[in-house]
Amino acid sequence: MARHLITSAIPYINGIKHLGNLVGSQLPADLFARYQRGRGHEVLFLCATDEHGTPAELAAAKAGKPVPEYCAEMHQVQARIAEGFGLSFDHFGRSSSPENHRLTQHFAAKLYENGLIREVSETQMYSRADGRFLPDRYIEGTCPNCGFESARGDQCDNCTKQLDPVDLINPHSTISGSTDLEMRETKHLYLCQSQMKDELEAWIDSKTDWPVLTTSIAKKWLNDGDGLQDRGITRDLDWGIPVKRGDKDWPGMEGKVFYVWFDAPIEYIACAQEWVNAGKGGDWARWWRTDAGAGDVTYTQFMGKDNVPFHTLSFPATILGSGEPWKLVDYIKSFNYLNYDGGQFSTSRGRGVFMDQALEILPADYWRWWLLSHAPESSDAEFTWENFQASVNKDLADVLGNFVSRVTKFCRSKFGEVVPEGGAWGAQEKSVIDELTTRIRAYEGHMEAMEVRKSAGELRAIWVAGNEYLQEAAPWATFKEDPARAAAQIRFALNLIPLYAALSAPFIPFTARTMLEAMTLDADWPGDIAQALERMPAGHGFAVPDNLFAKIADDSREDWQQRFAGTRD
Ligand SMILES: Nc1ncnc2c1ncn2[C@@H]1O[C@H](COP(=O)(O)OP(=O)(O)OP(=O)(O)O)[C@@H](O)[C@H]1O
Ligand SMILES: [Zn+2]
Repeated sequence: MARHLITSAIPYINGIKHLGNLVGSQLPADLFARYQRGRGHEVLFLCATDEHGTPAELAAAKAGKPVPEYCAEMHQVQARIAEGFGLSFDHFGRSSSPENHRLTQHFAAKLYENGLIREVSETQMYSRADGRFLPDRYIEGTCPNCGFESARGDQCDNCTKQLDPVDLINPHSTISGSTDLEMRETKHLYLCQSQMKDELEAWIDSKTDWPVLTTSIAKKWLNDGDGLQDRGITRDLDWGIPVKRGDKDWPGMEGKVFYVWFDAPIEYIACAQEWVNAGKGGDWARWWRTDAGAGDVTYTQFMGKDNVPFHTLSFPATILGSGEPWKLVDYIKSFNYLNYDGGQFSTSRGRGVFMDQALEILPADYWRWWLLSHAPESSDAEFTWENFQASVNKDLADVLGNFVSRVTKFCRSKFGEVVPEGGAWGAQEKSVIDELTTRIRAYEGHMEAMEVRKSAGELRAIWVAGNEYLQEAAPWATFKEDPARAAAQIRFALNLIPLYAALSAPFIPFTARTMLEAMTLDADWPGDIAQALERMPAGHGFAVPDNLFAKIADDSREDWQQRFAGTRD
């Protein structure tokens, strides 16, 4: 039995996530976790909310709530929606947890001891009206690069250039609107990533099997311009993890917190501690410390492309720089972007379909199937309602749903709700077994390689094979001349249902469960396919399930198209 540690990029706290966020991180991570569990391996699958930083403070202010209260509420909301989508986290933690506070301060102490954190005096924008410094999104002004008028202190949303607040033309505070700003001297900590460039580059170069998207982004950050830069890891904010060296104060850093991108990935480790402290697991160290049993763990991370630099460079710099035996990631699966109907999904502008809305209109498996079978792997992908409707109706309703419905209903009408006796597998069945054997082994290969679209394509072909068999065998015709032969055909087709359920569970777990319950069986990953198709012998009882999928009608599609054309408030 192998051991898999799996983490999804942790969703930011400032609102409900959209379908792009889902398919770029949590959903493919869940697919992989469910697959590895299905194969009988030991899995620890972790996710959490990412709760620090200026957008959280601003969102809380907009909601008229204290930040801790806002974050606690949003965490609950996200946890509930994740459950609705069947995201099978072993624990859904919080980056604001006491565990993460301690661990982040611990890493800072180690990095400092190892000469990898330096203190820098710099000038920063200070707002006299607000009585505070204005980091990142607390300041807006005109972009010096493109002239966009609402560029933020850390980035221009129009031309995407990374900015420093001091670069902005006509800057103003987003808290009070005040333009009464001045440059003031302040001290910050920098993580000396540049010192670790060679070590990081050698490590990245050793990952020859990683997606090109992952390594190319890492290489760009390592080598573009002046090469890998040191990063400021502290901020003048109220909400966050106080800057300390372990449990000791850090002279000169009073009132400052760590930058969100320093503490967020450390939450992957802290989350395992939260999992233990919540009474769900016995030992976090055997997943995370190579000196405590994590040597045989395979660690895989899932994320969208904008998160790649932090996971390929900054977090590994933290881990390696600590000099302690923490587990490093083995594989980083990254995704391009999913776009929405001719534009981008956007949380701040409320554009697209959000996870709560999706569940209001259709069951989770419809979304899971479409999103995963259209995952933005080799390039950006686009959600359109036409494509969604076509693929749900064709793949789910016409192929899988129809197969299960035809087989079970025909059996009930001719033989009752019990697997019929008589006849034996012939050439037709053997050829289906051969085809399925080839396809299932290919499916396993794609799933192991985390090739999400290819896996979906193979799974669809496996479903199609059942439909084609039924079409050719035509038990409704056979039954008239040779009832024993028809019984064998139906027995064969019925046995495909639990096989399909086991294979499909990573993609559509709710439907897979319905299929297994109807067949009164547990999921069992098929080894030898001929044997797997003997699991329900003659006499085994089953129930005809309700239709697994309803087709999406044109007028529903049009309604939704209208409803989601604008922006959500
Ligand atoms: N359109 C998209 N398609 C695929 N993945 C995405 C998309 N937008 C964001 N992601 C990924 O979703 C995950 C969670 O994102 P996060 O909660 O941090 O929001 P975000 O990156 O600020 O995006 P947004 O501002 O659109 O909400 C990250 O791994 C991110 O890379
Ligand atoms: Zn710009």
